[in-house]
Amino acid sequence: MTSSPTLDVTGLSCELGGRALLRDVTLTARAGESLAVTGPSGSGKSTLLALLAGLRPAPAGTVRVCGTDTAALRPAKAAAWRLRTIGFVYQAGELLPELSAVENAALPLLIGGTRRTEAYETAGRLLDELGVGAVADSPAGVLSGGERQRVAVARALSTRPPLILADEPTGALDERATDDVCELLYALPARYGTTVLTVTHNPLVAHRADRRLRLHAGRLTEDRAAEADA
Ligand SMILES: Nc1ncnc2c1ncn2[C@@H]1O[C@H](COP(=O)(O)OP(=O)(O)OP(=O)(O)O)[C@@H](O)[C@H]1O
Repeated sequence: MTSSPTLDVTGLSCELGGRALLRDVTLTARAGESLAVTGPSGSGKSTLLALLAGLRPAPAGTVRVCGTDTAALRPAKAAAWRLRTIGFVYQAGELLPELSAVENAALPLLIGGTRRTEAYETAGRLLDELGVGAVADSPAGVLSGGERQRVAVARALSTRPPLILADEPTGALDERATDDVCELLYALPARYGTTVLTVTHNPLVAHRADRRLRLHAGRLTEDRAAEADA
């Protein structure tokens, strides 16, 4: 028996502010794949992520994550489902600055009802695995950009979701930290079996994903030229 794809999107269309942002988008991603979506500013990349996560209802088409149709989720259950199923990484970490790294990384577990000791143990272990164990007790506000993103990745991974969505995860980093975080993100599929979908403006970040997609004029197309190039 084959398991459901992590992401299965068919006929997804979305209009915002009188403009067709997505037109009949189809996308399938399997467990353990990394994908990068590039596209001009304002083309709808962040909107696509919100639709994939079920944070915005799909006006037309279907979004299934690990077999669950996001439109069929009852609002009361959606948040708990999202916590288990999708991890998010944003541009500048978006950590709570006054909490320590380990407290930030443990947040999704605590919100999901995991006991404190277990949540902190799991978060601490992940920080070690991701190379930021040494700053576990430091307030997030004093961390470097690269450290913050590693902690953000630990937080996204803490509930062991099958899917991680990253929106410009290296957008606030210098070249060296970009390289570091890029390596870490794209190692997640092999290390944890997670599917990683990254939205990025940086062609070097996109180039390192297993699959590259381009969003332009509402169409999401696989970039085969870059594939042949790789
Ligand atoms: N709630 C909304 N109502 C109307 N227009 C919106 C709304 N949300 C986003 N938009 C518009 O939709 C377009 C796509 O926005 P989105 O943030 O998805 O693009 P993006 O490709 O992620 O851009 P960037 O690369 O600059 O971050 C933009 O023109 C934005 O102004």
